[in-house]
Amino acid sequence: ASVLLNSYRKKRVHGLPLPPGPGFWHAAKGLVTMDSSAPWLLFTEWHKQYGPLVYMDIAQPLLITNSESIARELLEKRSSKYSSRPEAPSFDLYGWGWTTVVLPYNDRWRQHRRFYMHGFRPDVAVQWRPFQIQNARALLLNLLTSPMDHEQHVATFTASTVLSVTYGYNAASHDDPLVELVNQAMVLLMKGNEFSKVIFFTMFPFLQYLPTWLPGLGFFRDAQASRKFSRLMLDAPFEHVKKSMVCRTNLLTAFCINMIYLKADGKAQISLVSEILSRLEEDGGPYEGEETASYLMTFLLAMTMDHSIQERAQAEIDTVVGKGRLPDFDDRPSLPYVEALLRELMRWHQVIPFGIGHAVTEDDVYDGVFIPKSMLTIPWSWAIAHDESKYPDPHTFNPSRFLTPEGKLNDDDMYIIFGFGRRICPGRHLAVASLWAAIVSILAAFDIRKAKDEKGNDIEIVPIFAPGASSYVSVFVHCSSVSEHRLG
Ligand code: HEM
Repeated sequence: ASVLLNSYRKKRVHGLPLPPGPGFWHAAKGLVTMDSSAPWLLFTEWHKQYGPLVYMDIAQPLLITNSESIARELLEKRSSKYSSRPEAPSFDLYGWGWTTVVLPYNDRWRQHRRFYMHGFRPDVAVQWRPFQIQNARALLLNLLTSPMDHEQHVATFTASTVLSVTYGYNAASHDDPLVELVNQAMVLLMKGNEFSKVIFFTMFPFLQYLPTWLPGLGFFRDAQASRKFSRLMLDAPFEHVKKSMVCRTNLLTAFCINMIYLKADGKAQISLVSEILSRLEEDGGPYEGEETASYLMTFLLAMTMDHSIQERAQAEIDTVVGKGRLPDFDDRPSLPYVEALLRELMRWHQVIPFGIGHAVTEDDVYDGVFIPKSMLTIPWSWAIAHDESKYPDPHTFNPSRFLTPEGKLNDDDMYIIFGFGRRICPGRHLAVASLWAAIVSILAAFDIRKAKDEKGNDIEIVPIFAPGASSYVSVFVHCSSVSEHRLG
C-alpha cells in the first residue's frame, strides 16, 4: 500500500518534483539495518548523497534537513504552514497523547502555550532564579555527601527546580512520591520511544490491536502499564495543587490553579501540570526523558575526559568570584568562558538529536521542490551542530569555538537545540538558566576527575550514548566520580 501511495503522490505534484531521497525499499532497508546506537551515520550518508533536504516515504512522508537556514526558512518564516504535529501512535499507545509536544496545531495547543508564555518567558523566568540557585546549592551538598550517586543527584536537582518553580513544592532528595511516580512512567514511556519502535508504529499502526501474547509483541504489556502510570500522573499533581491552593503564593502556581479551576473541562490544564512533572525523574533510572539532567550528565562526562577545560573555567570563576562565596546569576555576564562551555555542552552531544518533527498543514514549494501537506519536517539539530564548515573538528569538546579572538562571546547561542518557529521549546530560558546554575556551582566547588582503580590508576572512560528519539549518557557513570571539593 505504501509503495502504491508513494507512486500516486509522485504523480499528483503539479509537475514539480518531490525533494530528493532514498526510495521506499532503499529507505526501509537502511532503517532496518542501521546501527541503532548511531542512527546519524545513515542520515549523514543520505545527506551527502542527496543534499540538505532528504525526503523519504515509508507510510509517513518525512523531510529531513541538516541545514539551519532551511529549517529557519520553513519552520520560522513559513510557520503558519509548518507548526502542527503528526499522529503519534506510540505516544497514544503508551498513554501520553495528551502532552503539549504531541498536540496538533489547534486551540488546545494554543491554551497550553499561553500557560507556558505566562510562566516561562524571559522576563518571568528571571524570578525563578532564587529557586535555581537554592537547588544548585542543594546539588553541591548532595554531591559532597555521596559523589558516586551523582546521577541521582543531578536528576533530583532538575526535579526540584521545576517542582519548586511550578508548585513551590520541594521534592525530597530521596524517594519523593511525585517524582517517583513520574520516574516509573518515564521508564516505561522511553521503552516505547526507541527509534525503531517509533518508526514501526508509524508504519504499521494496526500492530497495536494485535494480542500481546504474539511473539515479539511483549512490549505491549509495558504500554498497558505505562497507560496506568500516565493516568495516575494526571491525578496526583492535580490533587497536590488543590491541596496547595490555600498556602501557595507564587505567581505561576496561582496562575496554574486559576487555569485549572476556570476551565470547564479541566483536562488540558491538568495534563499541562502533569506534563511539567513528566519531564522529571530521579533515583538512578535512565535519563532519556529529562533533557536538563541529561545535559548535566554530559557535562560531568566532558569535564572528566578533558581536565584542562575544567581548569580554565575554574580559573575564570576564581578570578571573578573568588573562593569566599559561590557564584550567582549576577556573575554570569563576567564569566564568558563558563558561558562558552555551556554552549559547547548544548552543541556537542544533543539530548534530542533529531529535534521534534513539524507536520505540514498546507502544500508548499521550496526551491523548486514540492512539499505536500501532511509531510513531517524534521530539523536535524545534531547535524546542524556538527556542520564542519561552522564548527571545525565538531566531535571535539571545545568551548573556545564560542569565543572571539579577544575572548568575548560570539553571537551563536546554540538555541537551535530547542527547535524552531511556533513550536520552539517554551522551557528553554528556564532550562538554560538551570544548567548554568548547576554547572557554575559544580565548577566552583569541585574538581571532577576519573575514578581510580585499586592500583591508583585512572579508570578510562568509554562514553556510550543511548539510542532513541532522546539520547543520554548511559554507561560512563559506572566508572567516574565527582570528587575533591575546592572550597573550604
Ligand atoms: C535542556 C533542556 C531542554 C531541551 C534540549 C528541550 C528541547 C525541546 C525541543 C527540541 C522541543 C521541540 C521544539 C520544536 O518542535 O521545534 C521542545 C518542546 C517542548 N519543550 Fe523543551 N527542552 C528542554 C527543557 C524543557 C523544559 C524545562 C520544559 C518545561 C518546563 C520544556 C517544555 C517543552 C514543551 C511543553 C514542548 C512542546 C512545545 C510545543 O509542541 O509547542 N522543555 N523542547
